[in-house]
Amino acid sequence: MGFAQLVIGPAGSGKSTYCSGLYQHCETVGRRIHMVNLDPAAEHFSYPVSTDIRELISLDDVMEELGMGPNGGLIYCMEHLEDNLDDWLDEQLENYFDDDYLVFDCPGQIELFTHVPVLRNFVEYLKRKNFTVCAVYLLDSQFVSDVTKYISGCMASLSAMIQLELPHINILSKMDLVSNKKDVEDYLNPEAQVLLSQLNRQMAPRFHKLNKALAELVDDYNMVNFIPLDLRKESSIQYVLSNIDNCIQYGEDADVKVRDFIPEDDD
Ligand SMILES: Nc1nc2c(ncn2[C@@H]2O[C@H](COP(=O)(O)OP(=O)(O)OP(=O)(O)O)[C@@H](O)[C@H]2O)c(=O)[nH]1
Ligand SMILES: [Mg+2]
Repeated sequence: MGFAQLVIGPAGSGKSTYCSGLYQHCETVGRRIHMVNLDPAAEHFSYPVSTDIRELISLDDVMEELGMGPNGGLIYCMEHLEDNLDDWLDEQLENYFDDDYLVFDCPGQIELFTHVPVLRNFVEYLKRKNFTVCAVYLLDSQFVSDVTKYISGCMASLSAMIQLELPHINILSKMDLVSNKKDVEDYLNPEAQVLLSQLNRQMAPRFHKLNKALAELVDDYNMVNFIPLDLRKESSIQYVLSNIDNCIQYGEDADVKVRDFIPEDDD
């Protein structure tokens, strides 16, 4: 039916802010894009929400009425969404045209794709509806200032990648807060050997074997590279978007369709 970005990443990594920057950018360049809120705990938005999970269920209600805490409550909400995909979400999707481009702003709890199959089943649903989906994983650039944090960020991203089995783009968010770009650039596309020697320098010798395995893992999955995003710069948003579009063949597909519509002369 259309195209979708699933915007995921740890709590506070900048997902909703990215969604808002992306929306503004698309508005500026005259591109149609629809924002879907999947966070039942969200309170305010700086982009127009065209479909909102909170119309189905909100975290406040769940906590109040079922006496659940915030994390259990969130899982409950997402499982409720899962149970209502074929009616509530089906109905919502009727508001869109074929080939529309939807951006799903997801909650940040990492459990959603490491412990429960909710997001994975959500992705399966989108695929059944013929959406071409890309996972957009945001990691806060503040967390890659040293190698151990970088590795842990990579592991979390890898875990999402393996769970969701989707084309996957990693983004380093909040680049405007990075004063020394060099610190971060080292981690955009690092060499396994460099990672290993840095890890070994920081950690006790008994970790060396583990470090080697981790560095190789990151290297083997060489999709674990990051695109920096500075929302102040239109060019940066454009670059990130074109990478994502490429990943889901957004432009290419449109070209094919345009060509398909050219009326053929009888010959
Ligand atoms: N300076 C700067 N701050 C940012 C940027 N993106 C997000 N922030 C700040 O980081 C905080 C979290 O941003 P959100 O966009 O709400 O993050 P989120 O990933 O949607 O958070 P959850 O939905 O709670 O998981 C807010 O205080 C934002 O203002 C950025 O590009 N630059
Ligand atoms: Mg958010």
